[in-house]
Amino acid sequence: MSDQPDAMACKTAGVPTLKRLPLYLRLLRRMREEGAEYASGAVLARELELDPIVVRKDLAITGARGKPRLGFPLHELIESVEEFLGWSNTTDAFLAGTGSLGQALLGYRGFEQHGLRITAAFDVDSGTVGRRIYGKTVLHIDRLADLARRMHVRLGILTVPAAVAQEVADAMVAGGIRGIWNFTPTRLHVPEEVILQREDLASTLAVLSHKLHLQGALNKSG
Ligand SMILES: NC(=O)c1ccc[n+]([C@@H]2O[C@H](COP(=O)([O-])OP(=O)(O)OC[C@H]3O[C@@H](n4cnc5c(N)ncnc54)[C@H](O)[C@@H]3O)[C@@H](O)[C@H]2O)c1
Repeated sequence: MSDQPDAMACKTAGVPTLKRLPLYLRLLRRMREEGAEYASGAVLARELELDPIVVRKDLAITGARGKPRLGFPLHELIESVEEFLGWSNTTDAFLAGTGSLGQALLGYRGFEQHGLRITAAFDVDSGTVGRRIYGKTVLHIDRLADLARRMHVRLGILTVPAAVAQEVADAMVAGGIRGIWNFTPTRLHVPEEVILQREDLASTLAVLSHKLHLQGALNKSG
């Protein structure tokens, strides 16, 4: 399987829809906290500056059913989106590589709200193995495959140096991990059934830089 960003296209929803669903969820949860009981597609579209038709199609994919004139019962809509994204059951994950990025991810509490719990972290560095980071004792990478198999962990987070990314991914696969969130720049080779998702801040930064550059050029010419 190739490791292109967004290569993992879902069978029932396109990647753009999947990327928008967490935005709806964040807004819907906020509305629930503020005491709202219903949410209309029009309100979601306005708040998120999206086309109402896009919102309607996105929500239809989750199976949510609206009520005429009232909109979607908020509770049901949140459940539908969470269930669709697989966030209604928390997924346990192992993280390999507890350097700058790995530690930042370990310390981020928000993942649990998105159905992800990092249950163990691994490294090779003798100064790091055995240390506690955000409440988790760092284990030696040699233990990852065996522990993943015993604990039925299905998701791996890869934050190791690029040069060792493939061998660590191999250990994850050997341990039965079926989804790898790959933060390294390495193009991984894994069996067909393993889902890869690459994360690359440089790509998003490129979009921002390009827009900034265009804006500068327009201002100069205008
Ligand atoms: N996706 C992004 O936008 C993004 C942003 C920053 C960094 N990165 C990438 O993330 C990775 C980590 O970056 P960082 O800045 O945290 O690096 P880092 O050097 O701070 O951390 C890497 C950690 O991996 C450990 N390690 C080395 N070999 C290992 C092995 N075989 N098994 C387990 N652990 C091992 C090291 O001991 C270290 O703790 C790099 O590949 C980097 O290119 C990606």
